Amino acid sequence: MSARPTIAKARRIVVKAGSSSLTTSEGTIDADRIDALVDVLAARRAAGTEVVFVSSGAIAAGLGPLGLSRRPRDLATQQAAASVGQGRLVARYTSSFARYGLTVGQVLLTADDMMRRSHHRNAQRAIHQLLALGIVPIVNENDTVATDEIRFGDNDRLAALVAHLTRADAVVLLSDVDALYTGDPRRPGARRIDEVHGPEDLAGIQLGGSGRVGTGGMVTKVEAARIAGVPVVLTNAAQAASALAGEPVGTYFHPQGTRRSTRHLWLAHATTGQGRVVLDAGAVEAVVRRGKSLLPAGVTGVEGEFAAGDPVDLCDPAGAVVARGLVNYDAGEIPDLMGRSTRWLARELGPEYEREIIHRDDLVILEGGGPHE
Ligand SMILES: Nc1ncnc2c1ncn2[C@@H]1O[C@H](COP(=O)(O)OP(=O)(O)O)[C@@H](O)[C@H]1O
Ligand SMILES: N[C@@H](CCC(=O)OP(=O)(O)O)C(=O)O
Repeated sequence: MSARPTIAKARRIVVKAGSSSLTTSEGTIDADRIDALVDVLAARRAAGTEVVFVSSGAIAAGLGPLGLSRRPRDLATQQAAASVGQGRLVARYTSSFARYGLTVGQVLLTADDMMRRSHHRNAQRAIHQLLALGIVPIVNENDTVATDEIRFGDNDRLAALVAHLTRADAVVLLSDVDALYTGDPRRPGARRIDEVHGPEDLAGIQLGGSGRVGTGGMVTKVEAARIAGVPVVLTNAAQAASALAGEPVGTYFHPQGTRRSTRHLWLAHATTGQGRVVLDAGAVEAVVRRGKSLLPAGVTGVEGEFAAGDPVDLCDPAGAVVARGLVNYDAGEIPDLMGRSTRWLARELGPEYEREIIHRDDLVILEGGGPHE
């Protein structure tokens, strides 16, 4: 009997590997470590589990070919490195999985694919079809076209969102560190943590930054575990086989809270509002307490430049952010609609103006500045 049956028995599992586990310090692919990891994933696949593999490393694997010795700071060079590195990574996965007669499919996601309803359904359908065809999806952010304003930035949270998207039973995060420690393990005195049940177990723990090529460090891994909605194991790639077998390696995060929709998670945890819409007290009550859509009649102000479809923050009359949502109008359109009833707008401006400012399905309530579970 495995110590962690939820991992050992998972029928669908998301495994994420960080850049440091897949690439060399010269900024090239580490073929041996990739093959060793693929050995483990292929064995699990052969045992009947559907494996969705979230692979970082595009930028790190593109450094060597571009003659760079470290991760570039500017976005354009990061995009170029990702473009070069991603192709090499997937070429390697293709041949490595082929040793087991397995086919891989590349899935490059943008933040929009998680957030916008139609994109989200599209991504979900694509991954489900790959799994139905027996293909191993290899997921990464589409770094070549991602911009700083709207990107995941780290694959830890992306893995958690992919677990929601695919309704996976568990997540395994493989890093260059074998577990969560009470402090940065590069410093003396840090102790390993076996299990995390909830925020109380994280009190006093120092979550440091990333290593040489990774992004996010422990902060994004802990955040991923918080939002995954299913058990998460964090360990290093060398212990991948043990972790997937449910052996007590690394750190086991018990699922926290209820499963929320991926889109709502993404809106709450990973986006920043591109502008602000100010609500009157009645609209705050309707949106926050009664779960209603935001109508033009309850809007008293608008700040910032945004386009229809962007995430915006909703503020109460005192200026506190109470919710975030995907807006249905450009910033410039809203002043003419504010305070008007939808019936008046439809009659005066046409039926397309009957739509709400933000539909309740595209809203997430934030209380105290953070997401309300
Ligand atoms: N409390 C902590 N416990 C474990 N590792 C930590 C902690 N704080 C900081 N770290 C660092 O986080 C690093 C892993 O994050 P990162 O470099 O982003 O990895 P990856 O590329 O696998 O995503 C480790 O190398 C470790 O030094
Ligand atoms: N999408 C990026 C990786 C971002 C990321 O989270 O990296 P890591 O911290 O190494 O898992 C890339 O492929 O380079």
